[in-house]
Amino acid sequence: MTGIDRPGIDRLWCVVPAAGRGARFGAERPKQYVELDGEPLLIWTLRRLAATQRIAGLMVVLAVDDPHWPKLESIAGKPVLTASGAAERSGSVLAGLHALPESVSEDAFVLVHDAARPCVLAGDIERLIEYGVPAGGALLAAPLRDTLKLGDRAARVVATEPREARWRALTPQMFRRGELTMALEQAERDGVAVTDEAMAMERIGHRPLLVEGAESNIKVTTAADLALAEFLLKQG
Ligand SMILES: Nc1ccn([C@@H]2O[C@H](COP(=O)(O)OP(=O)(O)OP(=O)(O)O)[C@@H](O)[C@H]2O)c(=O)n1
Ligand SMILES: C[C@](O)(CO)[C@H](O)COP(=O)(O)O
Repeated sequence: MTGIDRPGIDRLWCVVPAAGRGARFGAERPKQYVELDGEPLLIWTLRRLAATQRIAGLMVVLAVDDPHWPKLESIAGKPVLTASGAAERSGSVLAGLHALPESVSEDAFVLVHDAARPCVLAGDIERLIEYGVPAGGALLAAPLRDTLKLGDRAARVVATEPREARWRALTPQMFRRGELTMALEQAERDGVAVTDEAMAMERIGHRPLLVEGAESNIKVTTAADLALAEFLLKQG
């Protein structure tokens, strides 16, 4: 029996922030609705998540008046709910946390996963839950593989930085619903822009566990990333 098969670890809801504009991608519609092999990017992401046994349901956070959302109520037998997002990703995540069903207690762990990461592996999500629950919260992350340079405004190297112990934050990230809500609200009150859930938790004294995830869990940010995502999705 593996850790994740242990009774007592419930299935988790996943908040999927999908309210961004995709400015860096530069398409005529938000990048989560750009088609990849005939289906919007967002649908690929939701399918991957829904296929993960430990995921109970999906809370998709959409831009206000999103005209593209296909009004799904379920996917692969998992309920799909929606909420309206905010100007920043952190505000969209917060809106999703507030809109979760009442059955998701404050103590329950929830996942947060970018709509823009369609290639996440079910196995990585399972490991995140397996190691993250006993650790009190965790995120998928990839250790830095390249040599790291500090540059100046003219793109001249100022220094070569140590790469040991440096990780790139991925998603999903997993924390207790109540704690994460509190952490994101605190960051908002303090006027601090947090770029991921872990950063909000770190600010209130948590030390989230880094769980190594696949490098293939890319975030589709620019148009060039889309072809890579398509290739990776075809690998299964
Ligand atoms: N106000 C926002 C901004 C972002 N996101 C979501 O957060 C994820 C990661 O954000 P990013 O890749 O930066 O997406 P965009 O904000 O859309 O991209 P850009 O910064 O290029 O506009 C995406 O799934 C995006 O839809 C969101 O829900 N609400
Ligand atoms: C949460 C995230 O995907 C971790 O890498 C990332 O920070 C979100 O992207 P953004 O460009 O900062 O919105």
